[in-house]
Amino acid sequence: MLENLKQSVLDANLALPKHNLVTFTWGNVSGINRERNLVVIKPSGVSYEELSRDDMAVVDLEGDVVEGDLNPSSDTPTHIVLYKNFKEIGGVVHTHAPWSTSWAQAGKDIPALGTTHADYFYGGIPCTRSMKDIEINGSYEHETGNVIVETLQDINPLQMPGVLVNSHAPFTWGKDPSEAVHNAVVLEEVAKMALQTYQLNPAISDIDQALLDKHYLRKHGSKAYYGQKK
Ligand SMILES: O=C(CO)[C@@H](O)[C@H](O)COP(=O)(O)O
Repeated sequence: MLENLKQSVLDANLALPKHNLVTFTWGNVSGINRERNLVVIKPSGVSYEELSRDDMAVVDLEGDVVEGDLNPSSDTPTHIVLYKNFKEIGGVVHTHAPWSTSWAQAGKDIPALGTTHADYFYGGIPCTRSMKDIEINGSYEHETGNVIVETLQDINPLQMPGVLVNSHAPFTWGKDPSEAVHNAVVLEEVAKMALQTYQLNPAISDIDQALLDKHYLRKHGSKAYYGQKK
């Protein structure tokens, strides 16, 4: 069942270590079949070197396993909340990539300081509010997705395909697992560039809105896939 989606989710997961976005078993990638409302996701705690297509877990939108012998990722509830709320996405990535995770741990948005950022993210990449008021028992995983959705309540998720979870790490998404990984790589790069830019010039301002518009809309404005800003 869902062999093609399992293959694309496996390929996307294997791209994470290739791009130095994960260490050990950190992170995970999922994809969704919208016709069947089924999510294919990396199994929990399995090293990327050992991962195979048949290891993939298949869950429904309630999080119940419908296929696979291994437990789904511990972040599955977060992935599901994003699929339920961001109807046009087809892939979700979670990493602990060091530069973007540093901004998440600092509780700071990644500012749009240049055109590299502007080509992919239509503004500063938001960090969620602190999660400390959320009980740290089983509901934490379920609440993470809700806090992400709350953070993007006035932002089009197709124009902001990523977020920093406060004290935790980034999540990104896209039309499919491969694009979600692409956005995770870009997020990590612009996180690194932003911190280094501030080290070189602490007084630097965010990119002008006109330049942000030009670069973002030039790459995305013509695509039917990218909706209008809310
Ligand atoms: O964010 C976390 C842990 O803080 C997770 O992303 C782990 O890093 C990977 O968990 P599994 O997907 O293996 O359950």
